[in-house]
Amino acid sequence: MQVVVPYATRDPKSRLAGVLDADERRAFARAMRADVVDAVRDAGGEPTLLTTAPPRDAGGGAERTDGVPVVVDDRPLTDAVNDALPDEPGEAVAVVMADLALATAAPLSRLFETAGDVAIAPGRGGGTNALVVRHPDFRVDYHGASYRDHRRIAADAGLSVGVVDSMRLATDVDEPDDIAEVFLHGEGRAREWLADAGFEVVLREGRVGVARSD
Ligand SMILES: Nc1nc2c(ncn2[C@@H]2O[C@H](COP(=O)(O)OP(=O)(O)OP(=O)(O)O)[C@@H](O)[C@H]2O)c(=O)[nH]1
Ligand SMILES: C[C@H](OP(=O)(O)O)C(=O)O
Repeated sequence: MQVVVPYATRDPKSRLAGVLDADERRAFARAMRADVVDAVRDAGGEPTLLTTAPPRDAGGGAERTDGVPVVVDDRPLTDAVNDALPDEPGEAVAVVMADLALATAAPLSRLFETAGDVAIAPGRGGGTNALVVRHPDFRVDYHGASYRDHRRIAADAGLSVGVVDSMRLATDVDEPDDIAEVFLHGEGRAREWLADAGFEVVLREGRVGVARSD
């Protein structure tokens, strides 16, 4: 399975600006992306990074991407992803977001095997965290309630839709509270990065959150 992993290099994870500075957000986003790439490979997928600009390391040099091919496309997410989707019947392309820090091989394999012209792993909050497209008439429209939009786009084109119910794939890391989920359930580099940065899980009014030691 060809798997496109979209990754915005400029000011990643801006909604985490209250808890991480710009360099930290870049490093954390890279750690999440590495976990996603590992999970995709473990699930038998062949990942390609779809980036807005060539990835650079902290010193400004070309960043190592562990052998993952990089496609640079500076258009908005929807246009860039649509260009990577199948043009011919019989082709299949998956799209897995780079901020799914809890993604592991098992739910990704389940997604790749889910039947349908389109198979979707919805995100909490109405997004589309991962999907498989097997029909050239389907095109994405990200942001907003994209899960609902993608169902409508498929229905309008007469295409079948499979849905994957997975906590791990539904958890995209957007807001500070999502960091607690990475701490509780993460198994990879993103969790390690948070621990090294001094984060710890705390209870607030019976719910988990995170705090950071100085
Ligand atoms: N190639 C590409 N990837 C993008 C673009 N915008 C977002 N992404 C990636 O798509 C996934 C979901 O992104 P979002 O959560 O919507 O946005 P984000 O930039 O990660 O975070 P915020 O700045 O907090 O909105 C992440 O893996 C991003 O790196 C884009 O314009 N191009
Ligand atoms: C890419 C976008 O992510 P969100 O803005 O919901 O995090 C979506 O899932 O449509």
